Amino acid sequence: MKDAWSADEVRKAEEPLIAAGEPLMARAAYALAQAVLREVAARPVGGHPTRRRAVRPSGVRLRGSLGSDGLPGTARVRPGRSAGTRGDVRGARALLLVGPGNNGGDTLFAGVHLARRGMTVTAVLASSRVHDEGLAAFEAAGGHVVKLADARVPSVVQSARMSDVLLDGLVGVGARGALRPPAGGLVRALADAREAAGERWPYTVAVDIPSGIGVDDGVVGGPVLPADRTVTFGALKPGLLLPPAALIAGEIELVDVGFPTPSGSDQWASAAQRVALGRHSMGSTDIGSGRVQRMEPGDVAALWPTPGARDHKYTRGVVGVIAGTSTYPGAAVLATSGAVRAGAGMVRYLGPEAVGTRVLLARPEVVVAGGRVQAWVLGPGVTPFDPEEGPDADGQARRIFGALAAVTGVLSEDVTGGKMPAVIDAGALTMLEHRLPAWAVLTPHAGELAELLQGLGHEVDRADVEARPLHWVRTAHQATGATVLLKGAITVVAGPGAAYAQADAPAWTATAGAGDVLAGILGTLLAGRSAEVVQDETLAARLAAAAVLVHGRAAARASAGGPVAALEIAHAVPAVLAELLSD
Ligand SMILES: NC(=O)C1=CN([C@@H]2O[C@H](COP(=O)(O)OP(=O)(O)OC[C@H]3O[C@@H](n4cnc5c(N)ncnc54)[C@H](O)[C@@H]3O)[C@@H](O)[C@H]2O)[C@@H](O)CC1
Ligand SMILES: Nc1ncnc2c1ncn2[C@@H]1O[C@H](COP(=O)(O)OP(=O)(O)O)[C@@H](O)[C@H]1O
Ligand SMILES: [K+]
Repeated sequence: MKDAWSADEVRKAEEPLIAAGEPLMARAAYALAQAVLREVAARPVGGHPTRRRAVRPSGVRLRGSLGSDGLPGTARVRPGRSAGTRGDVRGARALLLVGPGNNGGDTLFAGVHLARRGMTVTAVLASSRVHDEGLAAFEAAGGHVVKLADARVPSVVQSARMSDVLLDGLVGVGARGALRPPAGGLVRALADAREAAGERWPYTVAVDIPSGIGVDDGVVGGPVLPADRTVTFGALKPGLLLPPAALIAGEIELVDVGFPTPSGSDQWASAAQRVALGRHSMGSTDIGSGRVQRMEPGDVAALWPTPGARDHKYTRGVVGVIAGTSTYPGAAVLATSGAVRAGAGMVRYLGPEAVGTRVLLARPEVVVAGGRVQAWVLGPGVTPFDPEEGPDADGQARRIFGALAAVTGVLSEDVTGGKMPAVIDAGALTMLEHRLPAWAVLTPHAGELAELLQGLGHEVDRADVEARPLHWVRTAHQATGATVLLKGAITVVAGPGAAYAQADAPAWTATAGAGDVLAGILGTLLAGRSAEVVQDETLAARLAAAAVLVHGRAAARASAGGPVAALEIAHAVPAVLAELLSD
């Protein structure tokens, strides 16, 4: 499990270390410099292979000296740097964007290492206040310093274009809100130039976080320079896992600066062990509400209901699927296929006879008849209040209402005789009348979540949900009581005391019907652990994150880099599970 800590938690963790005189900044700066040196040294002569600028048409190389505006790269000096042998970075150029706090301090001290290795390093100070010791060390190491107040933004942009590597050290976990001027203006200009330059842009490293993102929520509310790599210190930050910020943070490198609780594997190995032991104690008391986690492939085996010798089809879990109408029969095929391929003991289908026939043609294993189930999948391909739809939709809506009653326990006499977990998807999301338990998992995409929230009195549209997904997923969880899974390139899940951000699927997954398959997979997981899910309010969210991971990996496997059809995602699930469960 990857575990991201809020800015407050990071501060609490670092306080005693700083008081004890631990050299946190020195460690951070060293690791940051190593990341830069690795990248620069690995490049062929002339820097980035796709970039024009490292070798000028004249063959004259720019290095070291400053132009009239104080920035390097405007004067031509001696030709040829000797970079080209592995590890040799002499003459390569780094531009450092330096803010007022310790994030700027990390960046200046990293600059010291780079300068000592022979790189030409220039720091652009975006603020009149700057880390004093860092600046003194940087200057002593031969770094060039430019005050943004004295330079024009276009010349900084030009200098950036001419650099091999760009370090964004404007703000870190001390950031509040969108970047303010003058840093904001500089970053906006750099981001525009980067977009215009395409591949021909220096390798960009964000220091701790890309400056300007919401550290705790991943919101991008103003200018942010997209990074190729983020070197982050002590612990991951939620904004590095959450959309939209995570989509512009590049590769994430976590540096251990000596936090007392290991920031990665150790702590979460013990959490995984607790899961494996069946003591699902990762509730709100264990995980600060600000934390965000990401399930990893190694976490799945402990959660997946794997059959043993004493199991039979009923103990393994029966999934009941109420999906599809004669207008949308495919959703029924896809949801049942997802459930079958994920390893349900049995899948029942309830719906119009014609749709049931199609389901059977695709999946003869499905039982097209009512009966006892251990989890419901409700709503794919059902449009309950559409006047254009015929009696099919009315019939499906009636069935869904009955099943929802079983989920919420509102009726004492219901079709299944007890409370049970459910996946509530698509059309069923428009049928919610009561507060739900955490074992009901809502699976909207952004548009559906916006509609749901509007129904709850929030003024929000799809774009708002996409801009602040964690906020709105948490709001929906709190307002409905249900576990909420927001589908997207990075899928966000929020349940009691926990939030997950899963980035497992290739963009090809954005295809009609892929969500129906996910609903089926999750239905199988909930059915397989039905009794535990209604006992432990945190389990549904973990199972939801695991289903997203398996679905995403199945999509990647089926895609193999090319397009993927939704049904093929379902077909790829057994091989993905075989791999994950055998580890
Ligand atoms: N957590 C750790 O273990 C370590 C933290 N270190 C660094 O320390 C950083 C945190 O340092 P600080 O607390 O000094 O905070 P920052 O370096 O994030 O800077 C905060 C300052 O930036 C300015 N600022 C805040 N929001 C702004 C905005 N929206 N626009 C423009 N300026 C803004 C304010 O003047 C504020 O004082 C971390 O991100 C990390 O880089 C490292 O030095 C060592 C290890
Ligand atoms: N850009 C993307 N990259 C990766 N996965 C995506 C992307 N966009 C959407 N997805 C995934 O594709 C699926 C689409 O589901 P959904 O929108 O419900 O489609 P449908 O209702 O047609 O089944 C979800 O699992 C979602 O997380
Ligand atoms: K930064």
